[in-house]
Amino acid sequence: MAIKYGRPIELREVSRREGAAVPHALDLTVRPRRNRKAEWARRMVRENVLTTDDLIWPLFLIDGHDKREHVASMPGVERLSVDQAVREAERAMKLTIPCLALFPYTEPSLRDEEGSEATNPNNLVCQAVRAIKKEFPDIGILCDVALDPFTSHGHDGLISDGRILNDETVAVLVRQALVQAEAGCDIIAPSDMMDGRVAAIREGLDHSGLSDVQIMAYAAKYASAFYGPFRDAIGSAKTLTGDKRTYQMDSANTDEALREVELDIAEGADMVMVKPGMPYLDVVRRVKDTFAMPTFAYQVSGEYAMIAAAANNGWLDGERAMMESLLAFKRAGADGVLSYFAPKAAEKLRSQG
Ligand SMILES: NCC(=O)CCC(=O)O
Ligand SMILES: [Mg+2]
Repeated sequence: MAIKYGRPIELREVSRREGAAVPHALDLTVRPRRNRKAEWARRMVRENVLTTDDLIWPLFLIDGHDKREHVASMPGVERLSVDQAVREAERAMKLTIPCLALFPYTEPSLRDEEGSEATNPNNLVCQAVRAIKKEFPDIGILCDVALDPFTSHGHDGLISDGRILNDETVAVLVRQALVQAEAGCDIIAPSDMMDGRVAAIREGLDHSGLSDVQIMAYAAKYASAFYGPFRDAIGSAKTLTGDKRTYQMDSANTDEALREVELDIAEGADMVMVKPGMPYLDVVRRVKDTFAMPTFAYQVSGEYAMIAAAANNGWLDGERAMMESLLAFKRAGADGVLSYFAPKAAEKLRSQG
C-alpha cells in the first residue's frame, strides 16, 4: 500500500460528482473537512510550522576523551566528552540548528557545598565552549547559570541552616556567568530562580565589556517532577536533599509567572523561557500574549523520557509524537524550544525538504 505523510493514499477523499445521489445526505453549507481533503490543501491552511530555526539542542558533558555514556532514563541521549561535543556541534551546524545548550556532569570529587567548580574558568562547560567556538564560531552556545551541577547537595544555590540563600547565591551566579561569557558563550541562561539575578548578571557582563552577551532568563521555572531524568544525567538525582519549592514556582500558578517574566524583562532579559514545556503551554501562551518578547519553552527531560519510553515499547509512533509535541510549542506562541529531540527533529524536517 502506498503511504505518504503517514497515511494510506486510499484514505484520501475522492471528489464526488455533482448531483450524485448520496443516501442520508446532510444539507450542509459549511463543511470544514473540505480544507483537510488532501495534503496540499492542508498545507495551504496550516497556521504554524516548525523549522530547524526553532530548535535549541541541550548537550550533556563529561570529563575524558572520546567518551559517550548513555543516560539510562533518557533513551537516545548521551553524556559526551568535549571532543564528542564538538562532533555534535558539527552535526548541529549541518542540520542548521542555530544553538546548543551545555550541561555538565561534574565529577563527585569536584562537587562541594558552595559549588565552587561553577566559577572555575577551566571547568567542563568552559572547556566545551572554547573547543566548540574554535571549530564552529557560527553556532550559538547557551550556558545555564545555576549551581546544581556543582553542589554536593544538588541545590541551585548556597545553603545555610537548610535555607537557600538568595543574595549570596546571586553573587556567585554573576561569577559563574562571567567565566562562561569569557570562555565565549553567547547566551547566558540563569535557571536558578533567585530574585534579582538577571539584573546582577546584566550589570556584571556590561562592566566586563561583555555587553553583547544575551540573557535568556528561565523566568517562569516551576518546581516539577518532570526534571527527574535530567538530574540522573547531571548526577544530582541521588544527592539532592529535599526539593526546590522555596525558589522554583508552584505549578498551580500562572499570574505569578507573568510577574516573574515582567521582572526579568525589566532587569534586562533579552529572551524569556517557560519550563517545563508541554504541561505549561498555557503559561507560554499568556507570556507571549502579554509581553510579545522572544519566548522559549523547555521540553524537559521527563517529557522527552515519556515519549521515548512509550515509543521504545511500541505504544506510540515516536517520530509523530515528537513532531506533534514540538509543533504544540509553536501553536502556544513559543519562538523556539529547547529539546533533546532537536537533532532527530531536525533530521526529519530536513528530509521533508
Ligand atoms: N536547568 C536546566 C534543567 O533543569 C533541565 C531540566 C530537564 O531537562 O529536565
Ligand atoms: Mg525571578
